[in-house]
Amino acid sequence: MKSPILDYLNELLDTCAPDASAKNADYIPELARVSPDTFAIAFATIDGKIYAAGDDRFEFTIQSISKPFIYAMAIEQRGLDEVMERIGVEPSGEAFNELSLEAGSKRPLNPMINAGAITAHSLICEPDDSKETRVARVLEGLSAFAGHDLRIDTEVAESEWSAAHRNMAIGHMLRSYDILPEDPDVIVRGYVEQCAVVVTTRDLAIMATTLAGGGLHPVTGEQVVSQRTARHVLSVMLSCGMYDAAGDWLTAVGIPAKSGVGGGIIGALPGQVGLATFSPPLDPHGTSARGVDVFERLSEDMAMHLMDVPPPARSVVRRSEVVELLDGVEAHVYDLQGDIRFAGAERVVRLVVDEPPKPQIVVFDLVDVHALDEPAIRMLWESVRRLDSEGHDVWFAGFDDAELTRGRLDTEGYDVGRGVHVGMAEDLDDVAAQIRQSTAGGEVSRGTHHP
Ligand SMILES: NC(=O)CC[C@H](N)C(=O)O
Repeated sequence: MKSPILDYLNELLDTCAPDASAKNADYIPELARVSPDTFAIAFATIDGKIYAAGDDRFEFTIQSISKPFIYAMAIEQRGLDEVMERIGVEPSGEAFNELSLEAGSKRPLNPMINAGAITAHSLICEPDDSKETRVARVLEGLSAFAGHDLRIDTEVAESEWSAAHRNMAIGHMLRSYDILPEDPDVIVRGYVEQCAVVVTTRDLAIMATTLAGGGLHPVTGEQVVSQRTARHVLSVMLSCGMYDAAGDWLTAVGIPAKSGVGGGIIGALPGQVGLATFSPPLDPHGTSARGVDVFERLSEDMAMHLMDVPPPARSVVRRSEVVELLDGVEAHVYDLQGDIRFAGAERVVRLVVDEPPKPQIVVFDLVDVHALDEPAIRMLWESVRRLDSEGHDVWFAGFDDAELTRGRLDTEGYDVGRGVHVGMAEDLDDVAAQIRQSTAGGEVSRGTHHP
């Protein structure tokens, strides 16, 4: 059966018409030669499924879409503090190739404009590394995001280099303020090669998904950059990725994104999907005109705008009541459900505080909880600690089944609970069975788990 999602993508290709006023970039002569009718859409889910339509295997140069990835590499290598000394995170409201620096600090305003991107490029290698070493490093890094070996289109690189006056001016400006300690010619040359890395729309979708998934590659399973780094990069893409159209993009589309003058655009929706489009004719901001159209429609049709308020979820607390676990043995059961984050955990904490349980035994039934993030676990443990100190016997039913903070935290690794006795059971029946057994064996009915 053909997926309805593919039909939808094909429909987008049909309905997003070319914009007659948009033209291929021509300041890099080779880019003017790419067929303006080439058009593709692709997206990949964080579990690695790719949907693509149109010319999705057509190869083109990545251009500025390389910037967030190289910036991520710089942060991983140097640490955020060192990178922040050289590159700011403020939207510039200016064109991508503006010769500008932040007043006072004299840093480039952000890593998405050329001044910041050239600086980020310098940070992924040592100051005296050769151009060859830099290019190898760029290819290694971008290939890890793509999940296979990428290459450089040397004709496009030569073509840009032959007319790279503006970027050279930016390089020398950076050198004069010691933002670049290196020879600016070598750095700008390396940056030009970085922009000429060849990708397809499918590659870009996968690369975007790696950022959307917190740095975890959806296909290779490699943690390419840390979750923290991915979050930082996505934030900068959201505020600065679209240069002087960042505000329009943020309000109309609301997806962290980056465009390139080759005609590509990526969007990364945290925790959901990575998206990519390709169509070479550009709008006045240097962004693919048809690509913007596609993203606006996608965001609207699929409610992908980050500021869309999700529909109200069912209450986290399914029931809170006293049940008879065994003959004559009562327990207060908090039956919880769904994905619990801060606001959901607050409901649980509030309930425990406002209506303190009366029976000695208290059970948090987590069988229907799919995920608890770290703050939610911390808040839950804190309630448990207080109940414990007030003399309650606290049990967790189904704790191990809940996918804790997306599987990255386990009870053993969690130390807020240390010193607190919590009974661990599979479900409510198991709590009852364990209590029956320990009473029969003459032991205390108190839980035995000691995290
Ligand atoms: N916005 C872009 O894609 C610009 C990249 C291009 N290589 C340049 O530096 O001019």
